[in-house]
Amino acid sequence: MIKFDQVSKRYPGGFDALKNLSFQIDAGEMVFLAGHSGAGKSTLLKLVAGIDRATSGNVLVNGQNLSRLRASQLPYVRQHIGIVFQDHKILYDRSVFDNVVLPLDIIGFDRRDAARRVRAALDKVGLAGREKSMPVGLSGGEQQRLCIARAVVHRPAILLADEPSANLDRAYALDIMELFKSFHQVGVTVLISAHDETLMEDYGRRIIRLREGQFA
Ligand SMILES: Nc1ncnc2c1ncn2[C@@H]1O[C@H](COP(=O)(O)OP(=O)(O)OP(=O)(O)O)[C@@H](O)[C@H]1O
Repeated sequence: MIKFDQVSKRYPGGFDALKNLSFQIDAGEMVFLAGHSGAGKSTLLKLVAGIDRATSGNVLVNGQNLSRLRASQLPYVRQHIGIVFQDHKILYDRSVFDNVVLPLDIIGFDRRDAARRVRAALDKVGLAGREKSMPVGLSGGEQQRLCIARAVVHRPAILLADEPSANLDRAYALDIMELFKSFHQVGVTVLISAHDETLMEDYGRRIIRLREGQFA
């Protein structure tokens, strides 16, 4: 489902963020991505999401080789992926509903069905009844839940999360991890990055550890 074959990423300026990585994540797996700040976790997730491209090697997602796809084809791949961004990317001038409905608007989903989907997603993450709220009125943990609702509202096969538990206290971080586990339990492939490995240990899942762009 996700396969990296000798993938390297060099940023303009010459910095090698990922160095010749090969690994595979099967459909329905839940995998953690660990490593210190700057290890390359966000870069790896961006390559899976087709937000950025590998400099060399092949990135395969759902059987599609993203390294060979034209830029115009990437949106179709992204329809099957949900992303919780490290910097949230919440639109603070729009309501909770309007934030969560965005991925459905982008794929042209029928508006009435979309409203049902948004309510279901908010219910799932524990934000039922908050659709008319503005994001500034939500706590940090609730804002993270909003991001998770937005990432799953289009029912993606793959869910990526970049440090979703950063800045949350431990109890709340574990709640968020449980939420990801619940998506994994219904068949979603889940890849979560975090620098705090103690959050991952209880789950008995595979941990991909990165250090300076290589497996640690
Ligand atoms: N657009 C860019 N241009 C140049 N260098 C970059 C760019 N994005 C990331 N880097 C560098 O690549 C390295 C890996 O960054 P990346 O964000 O993937 O790490 P990370 O493990 O996710 O760390 P963090 O948890 O701090 O985000 C870092 O040294 C970073 O400075």
